[in-house]
Amino acid sequence: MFPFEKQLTPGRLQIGRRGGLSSEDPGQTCKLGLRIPTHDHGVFGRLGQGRQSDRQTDSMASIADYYEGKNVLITGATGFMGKVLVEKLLRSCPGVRALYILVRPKAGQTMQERVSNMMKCKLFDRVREDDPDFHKKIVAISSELMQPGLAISPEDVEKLCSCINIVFHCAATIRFDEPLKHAVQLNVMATQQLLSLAQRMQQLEAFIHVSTAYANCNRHHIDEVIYPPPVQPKKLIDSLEWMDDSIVRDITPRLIGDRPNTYTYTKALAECVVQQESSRLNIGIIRPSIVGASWQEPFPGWIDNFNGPSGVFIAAGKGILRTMRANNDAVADLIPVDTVVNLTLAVGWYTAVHRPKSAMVYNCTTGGINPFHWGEIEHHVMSTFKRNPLEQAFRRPNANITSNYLINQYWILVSHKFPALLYDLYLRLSGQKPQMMRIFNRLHKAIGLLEYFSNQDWEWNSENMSMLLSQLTPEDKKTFNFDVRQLNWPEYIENYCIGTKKYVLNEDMSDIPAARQHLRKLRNIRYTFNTLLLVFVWRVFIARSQMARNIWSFVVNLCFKFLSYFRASSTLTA
Ligand SMILES: CCCCCCCCCCCCCCCCCC(=O)SCCNC(=O)CCNC(=O)[C@H](O)C(C)(C)COP(=O)(O)OP(=O)(O)OC[C@H]1O[C@@H](n2cnc3c(N)ncnc32)[C@H](O)[C@@H]1OP(=O)(O)O
Ligand SMILES: NC(=O)C1=CN([C@@H]2O[C@H](COP(=O)(O)OP(=O)(O)OC[C@H]3O[C@@H](n4cnc5c(N)ncnc54)[C@H](OP(=O)(O)O)[C@@H]3O)[C@@H](O)[C@H]2O)C=CC1
Repeated sequence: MFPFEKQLTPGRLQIGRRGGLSSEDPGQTCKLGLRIPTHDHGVFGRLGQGRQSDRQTDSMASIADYYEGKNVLITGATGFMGKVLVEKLLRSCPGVRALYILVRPKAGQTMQERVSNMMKCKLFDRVREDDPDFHKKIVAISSELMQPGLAISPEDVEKLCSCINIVFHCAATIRFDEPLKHAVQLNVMATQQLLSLAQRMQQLEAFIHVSTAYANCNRHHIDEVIYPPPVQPKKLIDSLEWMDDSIVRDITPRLIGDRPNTYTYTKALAECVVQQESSRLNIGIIRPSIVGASWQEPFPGWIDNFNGPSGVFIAAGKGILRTMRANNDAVADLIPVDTVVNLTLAVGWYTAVHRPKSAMVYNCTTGGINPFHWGEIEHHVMSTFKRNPLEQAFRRPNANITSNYLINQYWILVSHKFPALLYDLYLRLSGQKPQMMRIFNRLHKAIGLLEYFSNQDWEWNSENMSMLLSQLTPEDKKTFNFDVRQLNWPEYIENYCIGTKKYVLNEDMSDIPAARQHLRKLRNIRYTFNTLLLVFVWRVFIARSQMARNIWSFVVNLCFKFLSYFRASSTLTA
């Protein structure tokens, strides 16, 4: 059952078109408690929109000048991208008036605790240096995006409606295995609710939605347009409302069709929902590809999660992952998080200042401009982890990618399952709980979900990104750099891997000599193991089979003759 069903009572707070809080529903309210915005807009629905307002904005102003004095609303600010966005805004747009961030309590922490913990994070070190009081600009608003009205209090709604100038919508569930209902609630319906709220913001100049380059991954060539949705979002929402969870689970594969997961499917629907509002709001849509560690800012290699390639790199660095299905020659469309954030801020500025007639889409990708391939990534990841090993590696880092299913299965058996079995046996014998097989099962599940993206490539048109770059002043090109032609991949991948070590695993760089020593120990264990295996094979075959004995004596004879010949010829030369 959807949470909305339980909580919405007649006359409950609705975000209406006319501004202010009302218990009547001026739009079309679906039974889930969501108002599906209609296209007929009343006077108040139009008032206060950046597109219609007479506010004059200096189109030549720099990006930082534009954000001066602005109130910015950010969803998903506690997430990977959101945090970098908050940091960059505070650091490079010091004139920004306030950042309103929608945060929910989570994992036993209150909203305030979460925000203060977030601000203590190393990511904010540079901002802290520049302005120790930076936290005063952050206004946390309690919000659970899956609740009716986003669970924002009426006072907060009023505050937001009266002061927000620009919205960045980053929140989403990015899990590939998210049940469809949940993914729809968060990625589609919450977006719809936020758009309804945005329509009531009297000072709003731009609404920036963060989508994904893979929203249309069922196509090979992807332009900067919003494609027709796989289904009308309203129809799907209406159907999911009465369907039992088990029915939804059963029909999910049919619904998502040629998309690999509910994530890409619901992100495509979200784009459609956003587009429906484009006649009323100034909208920009950013579509990043695979967002990776930071390239330059606030420092190279910052990353704080296991998503996408990061988990794969760590697993390979720890010597756990030895094989994965990926195409060596396919383009690895990674994009650094700071690049995405710089583009996002530039899009916010451009959308507000230039007010394009329709929603503009920005494919934020690297493949078409500065391509790099999975085979090259594998090489640089391995080389970095050999030089800068992770602590307590399971085996020496040596991962190989292959697009061949059978070869991959063979290596899974030999290099994953067999060592896991042996290690678990060792743990059992030493009175500990076996765990390696469980780790491998989780790893196989995770990489199974990623393989769709690592075995093929896509062509994204990124003209809007190039156009936007050409609109920036030389100063902004430096401060809000998203020119991926300058990206030096080997250097970036090295910093990325070191970033996973320092910021995800919290390992100290000064412990690298000990980690190297551990790898040497693993190498010696391997040599010993291989020797023992050889002796075992010798015992089994040589002792029991005449043919094996004959082959063995033939080989020994050959070696002996070769040695004698070598000794004789070296005596003659002397
Ligand atoms: C040498 C290598 C060469 C490599 C070349 C090939 C590389 C290919 C890479 C391809 C990447 C393609 C990505 C495509 C992205 C599309 C872009 C986007 O739009 S969307 C953006 C992309 N979206 C995504 O990437 C989402 C993908 N992820 C998922 O969907 C899910 O996490 C899951 C299904 C994989 C696992 O679900 P589940 O089993 O329920 O596990 P939980 O999640 O609940 O985590 C439990 C705990 O485990 C922790 N942990 C997690 N992973 C790892 C790890 N690898 N290790 C260790 N630990 C890990 C985790 O932190 C957590 O800790 P804690 O908080 O409890 O302390
Ligand atoms: N990472 C990537 O590779 C890519 C990401 N994107 C897009 O970028 C955006 C940000 O992604 P990323 O930062 O990586 O994702 P994260 O998972 O790191 O962050 C998600 C954010 O959404 C918030 N959120 C999730 N559910 C709720 C909820 N019910 N109520 C309130 N807030 C909620 C999370 O808050 P909380 O901390 O409370 O959970 C968190 O702040 C997403 O829209 C994603 O689709 C696009 C392409 C690639």
